[in-house]
Amino acid sequence: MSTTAEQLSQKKCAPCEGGVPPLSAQEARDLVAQVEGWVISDDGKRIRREWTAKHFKAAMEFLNRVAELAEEDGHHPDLHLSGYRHVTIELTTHAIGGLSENDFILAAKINRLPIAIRG
Ligand SMILES: C[C@H](O)[C@H](O)[C@H]1CNC2=NC(N)=NC(=O)C2=N1
Repeated sequence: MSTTAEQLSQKKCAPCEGGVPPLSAQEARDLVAQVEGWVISDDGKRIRREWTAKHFKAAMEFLNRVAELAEEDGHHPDLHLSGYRHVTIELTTHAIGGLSENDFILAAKINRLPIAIRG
């Protein structure tokens, strides 16, 4: 049985400096099903989720919380803010050029953060 979002969010990202293969497409599909709102990119190398925050400050507060999480876990997302309150987060494991469990661990933790969404 696949790791649940709850289990993912309890894990800590393992240091990754390469030398291991990315997850298979099937493994990635099983894990993405556990992290609500995230989708796998067409090339299968990253996952992405988008939010529209209530306003700029809410978007920035959310991004800062994500940055803290990333530093705590030593795994770093690509963060995008456009249209002043539209947040897109992409996760990939740069060291292996594809997805690792770290990406799903961080996605599960990001999903637990509060964000004031457009009402
Ligand atoms: C040792 C440490 O885990 C690595 O340098 C980390 C840092 N943060 C990282 N973040 C991401 N997204 N991919 C990486 O390969 C990566 N490598």
